[in-house]
Amino acid sequence: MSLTAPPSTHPDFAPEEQHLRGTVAAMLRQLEVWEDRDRNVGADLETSLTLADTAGEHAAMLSLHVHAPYFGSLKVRVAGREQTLYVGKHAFRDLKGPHSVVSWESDVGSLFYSGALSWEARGGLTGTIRRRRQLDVQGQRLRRVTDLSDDAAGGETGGREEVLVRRLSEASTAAMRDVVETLQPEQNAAMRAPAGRPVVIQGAAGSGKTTIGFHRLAWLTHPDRGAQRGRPENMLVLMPNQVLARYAARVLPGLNLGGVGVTTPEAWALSFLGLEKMEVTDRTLSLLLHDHDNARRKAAWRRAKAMGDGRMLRVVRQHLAGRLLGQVGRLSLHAAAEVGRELRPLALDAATLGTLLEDVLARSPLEGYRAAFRAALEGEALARLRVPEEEETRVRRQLAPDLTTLTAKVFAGMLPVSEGRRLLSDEATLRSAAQGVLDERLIRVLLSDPLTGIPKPRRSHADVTELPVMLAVAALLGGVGQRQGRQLAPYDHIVLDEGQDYSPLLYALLARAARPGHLSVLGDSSQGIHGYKGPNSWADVQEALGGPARVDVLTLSRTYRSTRQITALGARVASTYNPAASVVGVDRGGAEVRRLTGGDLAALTAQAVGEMLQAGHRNVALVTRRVADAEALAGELRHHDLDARPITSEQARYEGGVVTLPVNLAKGLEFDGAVVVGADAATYDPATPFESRLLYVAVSRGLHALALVARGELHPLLREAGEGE
Ligand SMILES: Nc1ncnc2c1ncn2[C@@H]1O[C@H](COP(=O)(O)OP(=O)(O)OP(=O)(O)O)[C@@H](O)[C@H]1O
Repeated sequence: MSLTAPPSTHPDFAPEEQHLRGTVAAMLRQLEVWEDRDRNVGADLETSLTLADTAGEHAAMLSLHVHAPYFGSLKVRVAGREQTLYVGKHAFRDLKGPHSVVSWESDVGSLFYSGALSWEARGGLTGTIRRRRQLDVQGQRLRRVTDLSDDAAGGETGGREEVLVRRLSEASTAAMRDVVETLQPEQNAAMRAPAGRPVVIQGAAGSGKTTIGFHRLAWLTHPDRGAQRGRPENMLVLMPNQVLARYAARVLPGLNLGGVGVTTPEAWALSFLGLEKMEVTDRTLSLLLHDHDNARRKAAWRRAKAMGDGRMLRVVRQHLAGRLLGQVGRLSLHAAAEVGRELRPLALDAATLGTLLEDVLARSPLEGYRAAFRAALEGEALARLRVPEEEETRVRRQLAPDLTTLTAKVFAGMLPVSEGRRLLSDEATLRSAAQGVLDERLIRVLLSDPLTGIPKPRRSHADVTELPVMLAVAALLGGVGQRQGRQLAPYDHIVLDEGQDYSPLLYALLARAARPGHLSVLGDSSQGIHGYKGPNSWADVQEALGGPARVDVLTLSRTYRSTRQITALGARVASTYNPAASVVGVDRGGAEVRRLTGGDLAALTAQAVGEMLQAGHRNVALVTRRVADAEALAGELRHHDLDARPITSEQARYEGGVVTLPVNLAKGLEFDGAVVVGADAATYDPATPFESRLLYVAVSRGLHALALVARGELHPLLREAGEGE
């Protein structure tokens, strides 16, 4: 079928319509049964209520999907029998007829997206896939039938691309969308990378990384995942800023992921440390954005990198060991307990306590030194008192106050913020902790202070670069994970978006915060605008997560967001600092990139926006280099009869429409049209790769339209091909 063919010309349109009607009717019948309270009668009142509750939940879930029970089908053949499976967002079992639906996250659902011709069906049989078919269903009506592959027609039909392009040509929304219906084969494979094994999914801007991260969580909640299955309320997604986190979190309900925590690593770290009131600064970024002295920029970059170096975990470990062994050397325990009616004395001297502590430090237990030391102490006490098993509980209770007091003394004054800062600022402390781990050059970098010129806030604050070290102190002392009341449990899964911006030290800590292997990383090294916090390469991340043999790095090779014209320009910018960056976009035509130069910036910008609105675009971003520019621009545009909302802090919400925002907050967001305001060499210094990365982020935000606006000449990378290059 071609794009222009009327939707209902497919020869199977009528039978498919009939099948759809049958499915809707079967679902409605099932809903009626569930909603009929009288039928949910158990042996007693409590059972009846539970049954009614469960039925209510099932009904609520199914009712969300009656308007579009499925979006595709698979014709399969197993053991000589042909069968058509319908694939939807929610599984439905038709007990009395042929209208069942399999869910997209199930193992068999995967066959809809892959290019596989056969699979291993139950009972060791081989199944073959005869046909894949997309069924566009909206409001319980069949709109279109498109065959994606069909044995009878010689295999692939090109239909998958056709459906995709149609979807990509739609207007943007002010929320991230799910792509369950048009997931592409390589995305499907990445999303289903083995559960319980860390994975890095990398790809250019618009390749669907963030989208795939959320779909992977949905996939992980499916019963087919067995022991690796996770619950949404025990999953965590970390994103680079709150604007993006709120934008992306809107995809959760559609994927049945209500309850997943979506936040930034800083907010998460502060909340974990119980320091929600603290202000977070990123003084390195302030310097990089505002200071033109390249030597200072380099020094700041290096120091930030050193603070997040993977080896810092060992440094923190050695530091804590030194402090704790020092404290325990001054302590001893004198207690007594009644064992078998006899009061037995217990004395543990400093040397014994030291040995117990050393053993704990050497094990580096996940629950943290404090809990492990307390347990070791108790074990030693029970052994020395020769407590018979049946008396253990009672004796434990008797000893508890003394053991708890002693443990508190060993760990007295060990707070994440003060210990982290002491380590990073006191030369003698750092040198002793870094022995055998860091070389002299790195120690000097850590002791330098290139940020003296950047002001600190008056109120209590922590910088993003010191948070990982503070978190390391907390994790080693008390464990790390999800707080559940007073308990700490590993997250079922953690997704790290924009993983190129998180330090190897943070990676090592997050790996401890989740079930083994339950970390998915999404990232694009071309967009590393926070490279001072990030790894040098994915190899660093693999190292931090247990070595290259244990962590897969998968690549998404296609991009989906933008038109051919926008994608090509982005690729040109990225290739200047990342020669390996090759971007293949879905070939979707659009308007030529608009270039407006020579005149008042606000006037040119207003003109660009006017043209975009005229063309029917609704969500338009005016991307500036700095926060102050975004603020000022919004004001100036009012004089041009244009109402643009400024998004200038993380607290702002993106609700759609025309907005001005600085490039660092635009990251990850997308709009129908983007206008790069100040698209010149004075704003984005071509000699600094960091600036080119920012420029790349700015030009890659638009789905359908892009305009470049500059007072004078355009940036050399943005001129028309052949012009001034
Ligand atoms: N298979 C697909 N079908 C339809 N749309 C898709 C598909 N994959 C990605 N998209 C769309 O492409 C756009 C980019 O996706 P997403 O934001 O997840 O990419 P990204 O790689 O995280 O981008 P960035 O690096 O810029 O944050 C979104 O509009 C998304 O809906």
